[in-house]
Amino acid sequence: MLHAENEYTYERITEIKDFIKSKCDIDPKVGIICGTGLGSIGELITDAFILDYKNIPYFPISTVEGHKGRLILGYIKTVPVICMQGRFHYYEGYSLSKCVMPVRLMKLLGVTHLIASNAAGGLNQDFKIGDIMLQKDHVNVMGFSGNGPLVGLNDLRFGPRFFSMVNAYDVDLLESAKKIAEELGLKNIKEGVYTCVGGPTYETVAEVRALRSMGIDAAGMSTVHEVTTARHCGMRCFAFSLITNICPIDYSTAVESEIHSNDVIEVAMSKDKDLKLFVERIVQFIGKNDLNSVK
Ligand SMILES: O=P(O)(O)O[C@H]1O[C@H](CO)[C@@H](O)[C@H]1O
Ligand code: HPA
Repeated sequence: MLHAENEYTYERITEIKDFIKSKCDIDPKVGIICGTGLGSIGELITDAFILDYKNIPYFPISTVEGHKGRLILGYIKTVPVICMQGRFHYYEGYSLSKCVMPVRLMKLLGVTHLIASNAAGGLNQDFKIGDIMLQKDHVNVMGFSGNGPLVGLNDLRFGPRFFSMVNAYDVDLLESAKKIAEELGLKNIKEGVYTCVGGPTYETVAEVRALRSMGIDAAGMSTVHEVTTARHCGMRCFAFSLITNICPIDYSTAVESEIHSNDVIEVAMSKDKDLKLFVERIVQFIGKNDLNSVK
């Protein structure tokens, strides 16, 4: 068999959901995934009920720096939320179906909207470090080789076998986020296309050129499979990338601009005030305008 069977069946994820429900009676509507160094978004949550991943049955653990490995349920401005303070990446040795299990868990807990954040490298050379790129779309480069989170038998209780990825990044949410950013006076807002590379290596110059020629603006190692899974089960999605570095497109300057993961975390953490405010307002917006729009 080409692909290992997905160990996270509907029944198994239901077990995890029941475990969480037995500990906490919050019914989250908005799911948030914190990117590398962006865990402080979790500090927005009031009446927080916190579970370490290691204490949740069948949960993987976070193995990378900048990801605390905690699930937080609570409220952001009265909107019930669930937040992953730390996500799972393919390069950690987890299959894509394992990486996205928490998205399906969110669905079973009642989540209708997903906000995914990530740290990413700017392929678009007009971007600057510290820019916030609102994701308008993605290119699933890992999917080109048939490696996706939904490969294998399809369980209709999650969603259909085939489905459209048009509007994967909900246009209404994107437009509202742009307005919110403007109201907040955030000046470094960009819009663009994201891709997930397998990692853990950052890109070669040739890869940067290839990805750029495909119309991709930022590269990371996450989010694409999470949003794909969220769309499969009918969630509305919004995602943004904090541009932590500019990917070298020129051999003559590539070595001096070499990237280190500490820089990624440092840049991400330095933007936490703006990003917390931004996420808070988006959640508030969803709570006021959008919560009933998804069954
Ligand atoms: O996508 P997030 O989790 O933000 O993390 C990004 O930052 C790490 C690389 O420094 C990679 O894991 C990349 O995906
Ligand atoms: N490439 C891939 N993933 C990343 C990068 C990058 O340049 N920066 C932060 N995460």
